[in-house]
Amino acid sequence: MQLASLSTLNYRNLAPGTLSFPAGVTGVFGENGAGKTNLLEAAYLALTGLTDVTRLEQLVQSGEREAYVRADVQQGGSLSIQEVGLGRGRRHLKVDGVRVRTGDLPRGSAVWIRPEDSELVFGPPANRRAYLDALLSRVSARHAGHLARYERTVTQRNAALKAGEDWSLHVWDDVLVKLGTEIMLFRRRALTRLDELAREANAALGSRKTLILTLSESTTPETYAEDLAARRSEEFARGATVTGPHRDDLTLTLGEFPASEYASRGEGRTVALALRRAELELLSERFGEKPVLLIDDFTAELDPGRRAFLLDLAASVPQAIVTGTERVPGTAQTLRAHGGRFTPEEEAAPADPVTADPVEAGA
Ligand SMILES: Nc1ncnc2c1ncn2[C@@H]1O[C@H](COP(=O)(O)OP(=O)(O)OP(=O)(O)O)[C@@H](O)[C@H]1O
Repeated sequence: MQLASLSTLNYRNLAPGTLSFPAGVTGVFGENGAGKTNLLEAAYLALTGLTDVTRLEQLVQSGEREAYVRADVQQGGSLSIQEVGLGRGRRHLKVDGVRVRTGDLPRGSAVWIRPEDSELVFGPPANRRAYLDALLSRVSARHAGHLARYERTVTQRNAALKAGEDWSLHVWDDVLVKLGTEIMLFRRRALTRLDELAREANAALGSRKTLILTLSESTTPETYAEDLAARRSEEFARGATVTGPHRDDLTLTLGEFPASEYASRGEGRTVALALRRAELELLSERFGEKPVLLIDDFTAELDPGRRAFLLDLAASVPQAIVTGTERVPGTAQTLRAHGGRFTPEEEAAPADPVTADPVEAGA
């Protein structure tokens, strides 16, 4: 999978235009607010159709009504064109001119590593559940379908609970148990591999503590129907479905303790990076090729070991785009970001061994 070029129009602060990306690492450096994150966000959206922004109009340049991003994607010798049009609350996707849904874009096409990934570790359980759901939805379209239907069912069932509609609950319960059971079983199967990959990555990052990923389930596939029935009066009182996979947590145990409560900031950052490398590996295994790797602000990573890990990871995949406030070492292409524009730069010339050191040069 390779992003041959990215075009944007009216996307956040990015100047309209097209950027080409070679194989290898593209380094993008520039001052704060130059548009580096926006570039990666646009690339991720065009490659995957995904964005974590709930209000799509935030992505549209202020003063404009619509935005557009396009990725020319090279995959196994053929080129395809992926387009995303954005308007007020709307997102239109096309592949080679044909309208598609998000799940129809190549699901293993990109992984995005960001400084705010620490929130996967220290944020609320919903963050870890969202990481797991998003990743597993990319691994399996069937699972994505089950999740979407399950969430709709929870919403409808909650409305019935709030309205005190005792008579309609058995209909929702049947659907909930069927979908919830599928979701729990798939999560359990996928987690076996994800746990191994995250553990390996955490060790590769130099952590001396073992990382273990487990599901903290509010119910089980075997007992879901009974557990629902047992909590019926509580559910009516709260007007909400209180048990099921929408309440489960992905627990990250580092050494002996839950990372979310006990890990140091640095340990948490290492765990977050391990989760992202595990995501990269799981998608590579599933789709038989490495995703495009997008690393936002490697300069925010102050620890030399983790910074080297990020740069090594970028060098290990066929294509990566790495941003920072300093030049990225070892790149195939360097772009300087300024005011939403990206200008190709010559690689910094290697220092002249004779004149580089003024003491030596003057001697
Ligand atoms: N919808 C929008 N319309 C216009 N400008 C926007 C929009 N959304 C964000 N911006 C601007 O984009 C700029 C931020 O760009 P971005 O986050 O990509 O910077 P950056 O180069 O990654 O900076 P840093 O190094 O601080 O992370 C901000 O100045 C912000 O005001």
